[in-house]
Amino acid sequence: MQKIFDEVNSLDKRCYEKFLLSEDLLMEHAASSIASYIRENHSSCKSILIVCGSGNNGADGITLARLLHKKFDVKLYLASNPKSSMTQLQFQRVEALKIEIINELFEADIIVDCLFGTGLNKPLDEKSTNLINTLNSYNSFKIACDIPSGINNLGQVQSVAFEADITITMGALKTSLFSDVSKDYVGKIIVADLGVEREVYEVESNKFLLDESDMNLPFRNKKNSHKGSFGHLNVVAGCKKGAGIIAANAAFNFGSGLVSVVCHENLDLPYHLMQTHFISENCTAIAIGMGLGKYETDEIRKILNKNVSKIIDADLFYDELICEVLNQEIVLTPHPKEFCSLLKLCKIADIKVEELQNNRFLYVPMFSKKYPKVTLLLKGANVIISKNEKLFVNSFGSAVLSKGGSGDVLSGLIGSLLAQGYDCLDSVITASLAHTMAAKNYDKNNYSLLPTDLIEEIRKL
Ligand SMILES: NC(=O)C1=CN([C@@H]2O[C@H](COP(=O)(O)OP(=O)(O)OC[C@H]3O[C@@H](n4cnc5c(N)ncnc54)[C@H](OP(=O)(O)O)[C@@H]3O)[C@@H](O)[C@H]2O)[C@@H](O)CC1
Ligand SMILES: [K+]
Repeated sequence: MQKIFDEVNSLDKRCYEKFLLSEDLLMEHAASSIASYIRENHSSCKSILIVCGSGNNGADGITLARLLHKKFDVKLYLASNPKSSMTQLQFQRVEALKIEIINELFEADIIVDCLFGTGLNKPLDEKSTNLINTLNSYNSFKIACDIPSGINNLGQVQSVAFEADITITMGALKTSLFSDVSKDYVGKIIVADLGVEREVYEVESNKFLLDESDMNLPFRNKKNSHKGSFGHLNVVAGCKKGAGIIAANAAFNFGSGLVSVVCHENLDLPYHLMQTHFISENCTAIAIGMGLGKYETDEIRKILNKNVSKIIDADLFYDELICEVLNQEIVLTPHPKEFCSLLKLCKIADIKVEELQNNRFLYVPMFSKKYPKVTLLLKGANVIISKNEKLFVNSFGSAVLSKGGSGDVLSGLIGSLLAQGYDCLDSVITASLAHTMAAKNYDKNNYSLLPTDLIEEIRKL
């Protein structure tokens, strides 16, 4: 996993003070990284348009123009006059080289967006909005320097933002790149070193971006085993029984030794799933909430108080009953609307979905601070997983998963790992990664995924 930071200004300052690196040197490395990327990946391209603002993001762009001058046909567009001292210094250097400054935008082979970086501190004015809209309308290959212009430090986009194919971000990953809204703008993200290795530049952090290698699948290493060695998950089915059955199916395919669907009515289940009317004596984990609908409160309360691992989803986020179990080591997997209800029920905030989506990295830690034993997975374009003081982002998700039933598969995967003895956080991290990797590997068109397809891909991981 890789560290993520809410801000990097203090890390830049640490470089000046601790390693005696100058701002000029850091900037040279920032621009050099973009230049190397272009030389290595787009050597046959001819024209490069670099669009610069008045601050140091613009200065990165002006520096880049100097580095690529002559090897490519580089044109600089200055959206406003150089303001910061570094912009002015870099500008004097390109003036000395007689690099062409243009007043009209054009559809170059590559566009590099150096309009605003971490210094965006107010809404875009009409001129900047129009400029970004024009750049977005071009078919050029688009590179964002540090962060696509228009995304602020909280990961919010007020009107428009540059739609990058790749974002080359300076020094370290920033939280703002992983808001849900940012997902449509950042493209692929790579980190550029600023004169020291990344591990030297970075300090401690409690936020992490998950990598594929963080997925710890439940492969069976012991030869001397039996079905009881891999746990027994009970999935409580409610009114919409399909949800529970999907979850149970996913769980069985993900390695749980036994999976039973708990339902008072007799169900017609696939042969590998068992049915029980009440929670099984030997159950090692419970999945509850999906498709639950109307239910007998006392019976659910009894289930929630069973001393086994639990994953809770969906309808229970609308019931005060949930507040009774938040001091337990449990897993909760709400989508944004359900999380808003949960925040209200536990008196943290009374907010609309839009407010949550604009501030996911604010409300998730608030919840975890109040309920440090709960492992929370907030669904979204970038899934956030949080436990106590630590927060993890899974950015592998895609629109393929935006379907009914995907969440039920996820609940089943988490329940399966809980039943097999994983702790809450490990279950959620591995299940979430497996869920998104399976969707990534699905090779039919991106609107057609069925829960059964997803489960089939899980089998191949
Ligand atoms: N520090 C370092 O060592 C390194 C820094 N690096 C680079 O520096 C970048 C940060 O630079 P930065 O702090 O100068 O901010 P930046 O993003 O260029 O914007 C500030 C300018 O924009 C203006 N402005 C803001 N909002 C606006 C709006 N809505 N509409 C219009 N104008 C607006 C604002 O105006 P003002 O607020 O002053 O009126 C100011 O002039 C960082 O992202 C990275 O790329 C790297 O080279 C690595 C080494
Ligand atoms: K930018």
